[in-house]
Amino acid sequence: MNFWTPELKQNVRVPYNIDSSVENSSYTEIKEPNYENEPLTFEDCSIKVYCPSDSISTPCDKRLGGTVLFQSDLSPITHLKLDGVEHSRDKCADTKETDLYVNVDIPFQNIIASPKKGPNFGKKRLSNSNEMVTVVHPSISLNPGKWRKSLNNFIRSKINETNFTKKVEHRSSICQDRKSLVLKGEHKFENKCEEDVLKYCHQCTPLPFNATYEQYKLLNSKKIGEGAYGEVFRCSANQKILKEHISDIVLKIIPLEGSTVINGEKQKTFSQILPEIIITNKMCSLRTSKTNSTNGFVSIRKVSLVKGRYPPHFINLWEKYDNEKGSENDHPELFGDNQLFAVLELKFAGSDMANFKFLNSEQSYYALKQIILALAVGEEEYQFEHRDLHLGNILIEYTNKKHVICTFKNSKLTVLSKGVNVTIIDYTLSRITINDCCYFNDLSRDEELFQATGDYQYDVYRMMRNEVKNNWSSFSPKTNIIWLSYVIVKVLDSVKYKSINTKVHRMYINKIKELQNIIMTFESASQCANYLFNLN
Ligand SMILES: Nc1ncnc2c1ncn2[C@@H]1O[C@H](COP(=O)(O)OP(=O)(O)OP(=O)(O)O)[C@@H](O)[C@H]1O
Repeated sequence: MNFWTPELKQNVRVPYNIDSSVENSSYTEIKEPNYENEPLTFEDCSIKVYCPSDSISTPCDKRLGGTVLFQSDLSPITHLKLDGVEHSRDKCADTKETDLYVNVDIPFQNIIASPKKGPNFGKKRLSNSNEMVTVVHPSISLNPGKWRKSLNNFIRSKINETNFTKKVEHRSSICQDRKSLVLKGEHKFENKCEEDVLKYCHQCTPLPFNATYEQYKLLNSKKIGEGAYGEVFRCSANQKILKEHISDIVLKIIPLEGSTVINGEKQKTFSQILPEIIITNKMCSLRTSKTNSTNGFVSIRKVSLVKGRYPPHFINLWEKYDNEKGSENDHPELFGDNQLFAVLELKFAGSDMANFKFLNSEQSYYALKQIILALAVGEEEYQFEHRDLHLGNILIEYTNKKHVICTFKNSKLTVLSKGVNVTIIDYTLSRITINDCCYFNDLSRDEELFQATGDYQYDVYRMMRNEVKNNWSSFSPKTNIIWLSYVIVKVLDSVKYKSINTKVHRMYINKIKELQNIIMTFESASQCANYLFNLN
């Protein structure tokens, strides 16, 4: 086992600022602006900007009590105050000019922002040679959870505020370089993806959207969630119509291949959705696997490829959700007759961990154990790494079963449920190996994800990048451990509890802290499971 060395410890420290990312901030004067008349070039301007220091800055709880859990990359800090995202402007106060700006490195191409307009908005400038010049790389402070949505909202709100001299259509996607890839040996299989998607759907051509999901086939329908890529509806399938007995299903509807930018993102392509479909199927198949089995990954009933306008009954549900909760997504009526959608039919698996109220820490401790085991089983069977295990991607529901059972390396393991069942969802960033084929999402050019701050979650992406050395195809199960260290911090800090003034709660908080003290010594969830279940 790989324990922390004193040298490693020297590189890290735990900040005591619980709610801000400011503690480690420092300023360096590198430039000063001259905003008269012309757009600036890198050479002729100078601005006082914030520079990140060499330590972790994202909020982390005092309860870590000096125990160093992780080695982290920089967590750069910005003083920008942005709508829908949290951060501090304090550090601007000592700049001489009131309209100084910090450049935010977002992938807008060829945009020149007016430096007099849109306070707090970062910019990129063109030099005379028409090349993009990035002056600084500060961070974007995002809310925890669905980072892609936060990032899109940040960019969209700033686009609205700022008067660009070039048009906004250059913002085709904030994630234009992100790729989902399949590697077999050295070869990439990016063609044939439409065919493969159809194969997984057991279809020859796309089906008509409205007819496939007619209103009368779906009972008690409701929109329950949204992601940057899609809308999520819950319904009970009308069992007179559908033979199978999955009554409580979730439809994740993802627009595909169209040219319309939706929710600030380019639509996914067949090659991008294919790994998600394959990984979802494979992880679901672990429910019936022999050597390694678990129910900890979401159950998929089927996938369909459909075509056409958004059905009116889904539009109604979308609007109802928007009126009640406020949607951050674009209205689905913007889709035309030729729009394609992938519809993932999943089993409903409860509410996400950020919104679930645990009875006490005994319950959350056993939920944590279920997560560890599921990841361990996934690693053993498919070299699985989730890579985006924030609380929004861990679902919890009540169960009457006393135990959660799985098979790990041929041994039957049992965890107490304590009344809850855990399900892991959303494999957009995940990685697996199947028959020497590696399915993964190449984040190597995804700069903006690694610049975000505002929560330990955003340090985790940088820590993962260090771990995989920016080679996202590699199997690096330590990423699961890094995410587990995040889940532990959240279980101690931010999940909700019904009762905290009990002996049992205090006892299990201590148990979780003990696990926290050693979690980063494991190289994989599998190794952690060996330890927790006294195997070998
Ligand atoms: N099987 C399920 N059971 C219950 N709720 C679900 C299920 N699948 C998704 N949801 C809900 O819908 C939300 C969005 O789902 P999901 O994270 O899969 O979408 P996404 O578009 O991939 O999001 P992202 O913006 O992270 O890419 C989840 O946070 C959850 O609340």
